[in-house]
Amino acid sequence: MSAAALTRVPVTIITGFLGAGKTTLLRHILHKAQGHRIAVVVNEFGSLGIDGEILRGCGIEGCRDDDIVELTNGCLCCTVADDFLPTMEALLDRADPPEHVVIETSGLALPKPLLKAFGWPTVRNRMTVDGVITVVDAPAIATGRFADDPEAVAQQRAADPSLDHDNPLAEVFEDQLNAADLIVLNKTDLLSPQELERVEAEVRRLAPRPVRLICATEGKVDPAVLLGIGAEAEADLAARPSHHDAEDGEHEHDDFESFVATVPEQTSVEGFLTLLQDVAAKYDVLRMKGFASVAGKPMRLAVQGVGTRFRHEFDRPLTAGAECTGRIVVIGEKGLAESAIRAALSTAG
Ligand SMILES: Nc1nc2c(ncn2[C@@H]2O[C@H](COP(=O)(O)OP(=O)(O)OP(=O)(O)O)[C@@H](O)[C@H]2O)c(=O)[nH]1
Repeated sequence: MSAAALTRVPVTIITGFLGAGKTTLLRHILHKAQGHRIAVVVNEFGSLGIDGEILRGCGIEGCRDDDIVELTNGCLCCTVADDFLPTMEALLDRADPPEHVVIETSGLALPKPLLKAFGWPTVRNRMTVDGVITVVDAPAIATGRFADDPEAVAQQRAADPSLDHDNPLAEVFEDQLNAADLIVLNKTDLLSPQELERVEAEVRRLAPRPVRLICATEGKVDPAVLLGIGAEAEADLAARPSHHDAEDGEHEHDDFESFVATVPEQTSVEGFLTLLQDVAAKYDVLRMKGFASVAGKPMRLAVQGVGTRFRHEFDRPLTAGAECTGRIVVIGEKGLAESAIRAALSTAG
């Protein structure tokens, strides 16, 4: 690590595709790193501000609400000058600035434009990127979620030679992997040892350079391994190729879309989960997360879906009458059947 890096506030960037387990990892860091002043910056795609709410509700001693900053004005990699840099400067200018900043990117963000932002004059002498941690959804790799279909790519390239990928998921995933200083292969509980071995080999093969890889469940990795990598990633951009290098980081987000659907009070938890799973399968939804109320239950039901895999918990008391209507963020590839999904979710499961 250079001498200059030692005097700058270290920043850790947590990236990884939708639902890989970034917020889960971050919660683990905050739980284990009590006593350290860590500021958290969260950016979500199609936000209801759920990640920020989950982190604020972590109940960790010493973790103050104003240490968690949400950037909801679109993709963090595209709003660098307007939103991101002023946020960083404000953190640094606090009377008690953080010892470490952790940024959770949206699952669709490209890390490289964000890394480049740390070269801007207002922050480059005050912050350094300690490391980029890429959280990888191991079962998603096992099922070939990010794999290109070589035949389809060849056909499309024949029609349009300038084409990069037929699979926008592959492109985002590869950019995120390319930026990594550390890869956390998460959700290993969902794979057999043989499957995990295959996935690990596949991820190592895809990574552009040999970086450390750690297997994890529920993001449980010692924060001492995650924080303090000392990579100075902003000074090492050439080692982190991006599909958008030729366009100087310019990229479109219209490969993906999202909306917030309202859901009525549900009759049962099981019925609602079945409804959500059916919708995810039928319309190829990538990610759903949100809240609903269930008849006769005094608590709010929080649901999280990655593909067709859902988790739920009753997370907080409902405020009388106010929250009967639930809200679910729905994220998918361009062409998502919004009206059909809204209609399906407007029925009570
Ligand atoms: N089975 C299993 N589920 C996990 C694991 N880690 C996280 N999850 C679940 O996966 C879902 C998504 O986790 P998050 O931490 O919200 O993922 P994320 O990457 O922050 O999601 P986005 O911000 O929407 O991209 C949640 O339901 C988690 O509880 C794991 O190791 N195993």
